[in-house]
Amino acid sequence: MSSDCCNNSSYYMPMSTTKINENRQSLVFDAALLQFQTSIPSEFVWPDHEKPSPELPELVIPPIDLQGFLSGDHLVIAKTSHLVNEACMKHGFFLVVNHGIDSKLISKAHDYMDFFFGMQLSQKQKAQRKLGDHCGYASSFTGRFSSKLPWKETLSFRYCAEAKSSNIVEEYILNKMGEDFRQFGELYQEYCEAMSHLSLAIMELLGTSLGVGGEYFREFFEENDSIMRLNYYPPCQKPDLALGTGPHCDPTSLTILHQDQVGGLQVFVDEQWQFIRPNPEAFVVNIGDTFMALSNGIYKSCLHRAVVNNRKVRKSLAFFLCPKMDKIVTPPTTLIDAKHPRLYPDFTWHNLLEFTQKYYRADMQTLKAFSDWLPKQIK
Ligand SMILES: C=C1C[C@]23C[C@H]1CC[C@H]2[C@]1(C)CCC[C@@](C)(C(=O)O)[C@H]1[C@@H]3C(=O)O
Ligand SMILES: O=C(O)CCC(=O)C(=O)O
Ligand SMILES: [Fe+2]
Repeated sequence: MSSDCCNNSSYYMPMSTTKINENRQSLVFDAALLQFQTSIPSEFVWPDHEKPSPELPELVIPPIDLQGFLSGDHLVIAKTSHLVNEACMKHGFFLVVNHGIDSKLISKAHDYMDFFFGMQLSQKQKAQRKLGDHCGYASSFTGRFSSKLPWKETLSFRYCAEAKSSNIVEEYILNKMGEDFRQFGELYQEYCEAMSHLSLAIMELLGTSLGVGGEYFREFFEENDSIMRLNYYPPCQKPDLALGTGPHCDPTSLTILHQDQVGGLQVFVDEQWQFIRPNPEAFVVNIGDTFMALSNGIYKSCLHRAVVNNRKVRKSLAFFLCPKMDKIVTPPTTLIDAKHPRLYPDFTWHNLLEFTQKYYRADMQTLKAFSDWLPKQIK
């Protein structure tokens, strides 16, 4: 079990005046105050073996032309499937270009992040995330983890592709932030709908690349119950001691990430951290733990992290595709044979999500720890 399981300290004091004493009052990550301090609290300093490395090579990942793949040209389909197969069997990361998503929608999604995270902390805390819940506003997960705190603020909310949940994002934002945020909610509702459609097209590509057919995973995720996360990384006065998001594999199925031009996403491939160059025309797509289990380990969910800098805010929009909560995650039979025996137990995404929210801080071992933990839960 991670030593950083949810703790129960619940004392609020602004970062600048917090005194850590025997009852360990919890810190508050107030970026507006933090930027005037020369040092950073010890809770944000990562161990030497996890600190950012200065010089890094670039991970060159294939740009997949999505409209080209969907055009139906057999040669393009074969070439694209081969590129995706190679990348996903090795590290699970690829770029998607010619994706058809309106650039104005993407740009507004970034702009609205500046507005939200630029507000007073007390305003943002109207959407405060509760312990054990995966939705809401979090400032560095203070109160959730006791060390190796990420240098970031996040706002996460649910997106459901079902017809009866057609306004779930708008309603959540209105409920938490009030009528002034109607346009904000509408924008992210539209963004999530675009991400859901893009995810299903990518699932068609993954199904074709795995040889199970374009429809198999598209149908599996048709009624997805996904997570939209806004990552906001304030400048850090000690960027060589901190991390914006610690090393982890995404427990989800597929991540569609749009990063701004600042740079900071790194992937651990061939025994070294490598950076992914920002490209405003592209989405960075990566396989998560749940899809690694669905592919019976053939496609890899890979270790990655985000570093910070001392000059500029960095932002990323992460759409985490997830199946319906109660859908059984089990690989298609065509991906199981004598050479590829079952690697992971059947589970539901609800089981794995609850594990990461209540018992285990997602890292590079989440799926293994979960596979060991699950059988002990079944009464
Ligand atoms: C299901 C989720 C848990 C996290 C958000 C989504 C997918 C990625 C997970 C996360 C980003 C992995 C690193 C650790 C984490 C705590 C974080 O830094 O935000 C994870 C998210 C979470 O548990 O809130
Ligand atoms: O901000 C980034 O570039 C990566 C964030 C990430 O990996 C995540 O939110 O899961
Ligand atoms: Fe991630």
